[in-house]
Amino acid sequence: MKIALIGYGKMGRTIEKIALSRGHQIVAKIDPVNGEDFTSPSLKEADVAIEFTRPETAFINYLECFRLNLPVVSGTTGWLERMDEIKALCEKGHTFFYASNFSIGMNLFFEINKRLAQLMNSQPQYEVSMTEVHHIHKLDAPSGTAITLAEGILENLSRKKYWELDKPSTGDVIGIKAVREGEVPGTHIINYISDVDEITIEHKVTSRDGLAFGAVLAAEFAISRKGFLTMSDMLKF
Ligand SMILES: NC(=O)C1=CN([C@@H]2O[C@H](COP(=O)(O)OP(=O)(O)OC[C@H]3O[C@@H](n4cnc5c(N)ncnc54)[C@H](OP(=O)(O)O)[C@@H]3O)[C@@H](O)[C@H]2O)C=CC1
Ligand SMILES: O=C(O)C1=N[C@H](C(=O)O)C[C@H](O)C1
Repeated sequence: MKIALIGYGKMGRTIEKIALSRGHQIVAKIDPVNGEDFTSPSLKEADVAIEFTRPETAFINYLECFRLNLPVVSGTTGWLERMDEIKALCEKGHTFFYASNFSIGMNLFFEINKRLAQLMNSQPQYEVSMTEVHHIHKLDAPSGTAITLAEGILENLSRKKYWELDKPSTGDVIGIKAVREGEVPGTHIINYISDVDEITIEHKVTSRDGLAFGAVLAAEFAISRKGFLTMSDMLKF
């Protein structure tokens, strides 16, 4: 598979390593630091684009890739208010694979989170809250993954209706605390507290290799498909 990397930062570089180890080729690296942009002729060779950039640039990058008829795999967070526009373009024949978190472990954790929330419908003595911890360079809060986890709870725990950043959990609100420290690659903690005990589930990224591996698998999956694709389509959860 011939891959165009859009964004050659922490994720772009890790994806390059994993893609090469799986026998793929990187034919373009579109990033300000590289000096290569969407006019690059090497993009014509690509089978797929893998995009990990910044919240404010992601959407325009997707349009550039679609203009070149390239399927896109993206994990960029913080732009999701425009997701409906991307889904509409997918209905017109473009291919877009999105995940707020490409780690296989996190996608298992998404399912555990939903099941635990379901069980808590008959246990009103528990209050739920969430904490996410990331490196100090992260631009968005809460993390895209924390939003996905909160949505998983809201869909399954009827007493909760909203999530709020940096507010305590109370009534129908799930409080999400976002912590930025050091070089933490990504930790998500969900806590259910009663007067007598506490249940905590936690997912901790220990290497970005897991996130990059998921993104490369997604690209392998996307190149032979059309439309809007997710990890559930690929992992068949
Ligand atoms: N879904 C998932 O599994 C994961 C998602 N992410 C998300 O991916 C995104 C990127 O993360 P990460 O790699 O750690 O961030 P980095 O800041 O390390 O890398 C982003 C790169 O994109 C470059 N860039 C900025 N603007 C453009 C543009 N218009 N076109 C091409 N490249 C551009 C940046 O250059 P410059 O520094 O000069 O701006 C930088 O080199 C974030 O939104 C993050 O939340 C991260 C990990 C996993
Ligand atoms: O910015 C990061 O680093 C990460 N971003 C994603 C998110 O916002 O959820 C995924 C992972 O947590 C790492």
